[in-house]
Formats: sequence, structure tokens, C-alpha cells
Amino acid sequence: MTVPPRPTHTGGHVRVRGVTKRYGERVVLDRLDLDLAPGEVVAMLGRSGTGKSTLVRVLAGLVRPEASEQLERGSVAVAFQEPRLMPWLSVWRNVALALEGTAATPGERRSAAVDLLREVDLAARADDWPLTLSGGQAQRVALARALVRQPDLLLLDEPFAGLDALTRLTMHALVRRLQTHHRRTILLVTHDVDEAIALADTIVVLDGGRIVAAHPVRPARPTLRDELLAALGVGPAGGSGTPSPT
Ligand SMILES: Nc1ncnc2c1ncn2[C@@H]1O[C@H](COP(=O)(O)OP(=O)(O)OP(=O)(O)O)[C@@H](O)[C@H]1O
Repeated sequence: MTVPPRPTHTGGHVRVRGVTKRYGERVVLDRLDLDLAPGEVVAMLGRSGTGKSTLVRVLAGLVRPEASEQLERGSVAVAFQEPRLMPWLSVWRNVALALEGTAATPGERRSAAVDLLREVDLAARADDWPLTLSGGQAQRVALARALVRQPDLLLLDEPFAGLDALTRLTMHALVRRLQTHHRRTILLVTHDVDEAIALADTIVVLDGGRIVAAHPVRPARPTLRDELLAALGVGPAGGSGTPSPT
């Protein structure tokens, strides 16, 4: 039986049971179960092609699974690897666009957008065009746009993968800061084990269409990184910490 994602307010609780998604003969998600508690940050690791983006698309309502026993996740916003800003709209209008269809007046939309831009340190760029922004700045606008509607669930699909290492660290600090203020439930897809450890409360590993491991990040354990690398089949021998996509 397939149950479409419920748009009801769940208070940030996410409950996924028995989700199956196939592309042709290929079973990408195989009766997958996943839970996120309100305000929890869950990072999802998994080798390339294991279905992480497919799960994000299912949770976002962009892809319909063949089967699901339960799929409860309230309102959703997504930020992808590419910021996907509208080049013909100013920065603040890009953020305000997420408020289309809400009861907010044009004035309220503008002020909510500028408030969020202030939080990502881009209030001074509110009237600029997206094409004048750096990659990191554009991704900060995408984060502001994702947060402006205060979604129950924020899906981040490798949002920092295209950024240089220093900008990525700045983005991690920003996400932590935003999270102390907004306290959303977040599912973060990443290839970067260190990013997962830096940002998540819980790290899950997707393999064979299912969640095969769930590691709490706290209390901190020196062995966690090696455990994750082993779960990804990379081996605990150190290395870059980031399994190369195959
Ligand atoms: N629209 C589609 N049509 C057919 N096959 C698809 C489609 N989207 C994804 N797939 C297949 O589903 C599998 C999972 O893809 P998905 O993008 O979810 O993996 P991923 O874990 O996010 O990979 P990566 O880490 O490389 O981004 C892959 O084998 C992919 O080829």
C-alpha cells in the first residue's frame, strides 16, 4: 500500500516505514525504515548510487515510491548541491519566493526574507542579482530560502559538496548557528564523514536499499570515524575521510 506524504503538522517528527522505490528492475529503496526526532540532525552516508538522493526526493514528495506503509514528515524544504536561484529575481525575492501561497503580505514576505538573509550574513546583498554572488554566498541564500517557511523537515542533499574546504567549514558553523536558533529536523546527505560528524546528532548509513547502521555522534568516540569508514567499505586506514564516488 502506498501512502502519500502527509502534509499534516508533525512537530518535526519524521517516521518512514517500509518505503520501496524501483527504477525498472533496480530496487533502490527496499522496505526502508527511518525515524527522526523533532530537532534532530541526521546525516546520511552511503556509497554512490545507494539511493540517498532518491530517499530525499521521496521525502520531498518529488518522487512517488512503489510502496510505503508510513510516510509522515510534515512540511518540507530542500536545499540541493546547486543553489538553484532564479537569476531574474533579486536575492531577497528569491528567498521570499518560498512564501508564495502563504497568507503573508508582500511586506511581511520581504521582511521575513531580509531577516533570514541577515542570519546568513547577506542582508547587504538583498537587492543584488544572484549571478553577482560567490558559490558560498549563493548557497547561503538557498539555506535562507529553505528556512524562511520554517519547515518541519529540512532536507539538505550534499549542499556543500561544490564548495572549497574553507567555505565548507564556514557553512558548517553557519548551519550550527542556524540550528540553535531555528531548531529544525534536518536530514543531511553527505559523502563527507567529517562533515557528518561535525553537524549530526545521529549518522545513518544507507546500503542495499535500507538503513544498515545508526551511530549516535555524542558522546564523542575516537573510533567513530573509523567505524563509519568501515561501514562504507573504505576501511579504517585513515585516508581522506571522504570515500570517492565510484
Ligand atoms: N530517474 C531515474 N531513473 C532511473 N534510475 C534512476 C533515476 N534516479 C536514480 N536512479 C538510479 O537509482 C540509483 C540511486 O540513485 P541516487 O541518485 O538516489 O543515489 P545516491 O546515493 O544519491 O548517489 P550519489 O551519492 O552518487 O549522489 C542509481 O542506480 C541511479 O542510477
